[in-house]
Amino acid sequence: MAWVQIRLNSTNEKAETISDYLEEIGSVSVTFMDSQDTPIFEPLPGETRLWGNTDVIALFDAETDMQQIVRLLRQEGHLDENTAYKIEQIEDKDWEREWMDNFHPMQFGKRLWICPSWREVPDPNAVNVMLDPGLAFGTGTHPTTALCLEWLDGLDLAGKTVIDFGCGSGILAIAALKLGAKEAIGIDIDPQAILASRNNAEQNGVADRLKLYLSEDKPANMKAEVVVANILAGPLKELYPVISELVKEKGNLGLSGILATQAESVCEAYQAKFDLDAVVEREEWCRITGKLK
Ligand SMILES: C[S@@+](CC[C@H](N)C(=O)[O-])C[C@H]1O[C@@H](n2cnc3c(N)ncnc32)[C@H](O)[C@@H]1O
Repeated sequence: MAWVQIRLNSTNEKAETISDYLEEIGSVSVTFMDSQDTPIFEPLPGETRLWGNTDVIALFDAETDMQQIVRLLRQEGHLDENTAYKIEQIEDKDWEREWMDNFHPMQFGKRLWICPSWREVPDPNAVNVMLDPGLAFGTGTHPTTALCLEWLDGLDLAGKTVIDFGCGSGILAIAALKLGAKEAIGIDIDPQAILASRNNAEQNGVADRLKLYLSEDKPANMKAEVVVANILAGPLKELYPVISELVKEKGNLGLSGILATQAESVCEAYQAKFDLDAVVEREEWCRITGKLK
């Protein structure tokens, strides 16, 4: 079967609404790509998106009158004269394969690789985390996840407990376990994240060393030598009393999900209790790390 595709440039705030509307008017599949043409796998219901510009790509049956689709998008205010869009005829393809072809093994730091489960690992002697992008955030394609993975790779985790606050797919907790941590604890507000983390941990053979909690069920007085939290700057500041209490004496803290422009305000919130390292930036994002004083 042949298809026709419309690709339009949008913003993180509008992408979801446009996607809903495209499905309403007959699109059989809507996907998002970021500015690097990397598929965005991680949307969570109601979550603020962490990326900047988003391209919305909608697939329609080849018989669809695409000029009518453009008219409807304009009528609804989803397309104006400043919005770039492109319509393309697409030959029959294995869509799933095409999507899978876009997700490649990625290296973080010296030892760590994140590999889609359907690909061969590039280095069997490396620390390989096998991951299938699911509904929960965290494949390593986002700069904030990458910054946290690189930080974990650089730590000596042997025998340590690691808390992954806002675990999403569980990628950071699982990477920590594979990098030598004794145990990891994943916490998230989203039940989907708990499920995804459990599945991914099982796939990586570390489920017996990963405890998972919904935020509301998190035990009191939990502490770890290493705490990593890749959520947004706002919640990181609000959660300062909670997150800082999770870190054991002289323990390490890694924070991301922070725009570079927000680094100063997050540092201000944490510097009373932590000796902070230099902020590391990647694209418009950054990572803040430090040690409990
Ligand atoms: C940006 S994702 C990070 C996922 C993964 N740790 C990574 O680095 O790719 C943020 C995650 O934090 C969770 N989250 C957001 N606010 C939270 C909160 N207040 N408490 C716990 N989890 C939260 C979201 O549900 C989401 O799964």
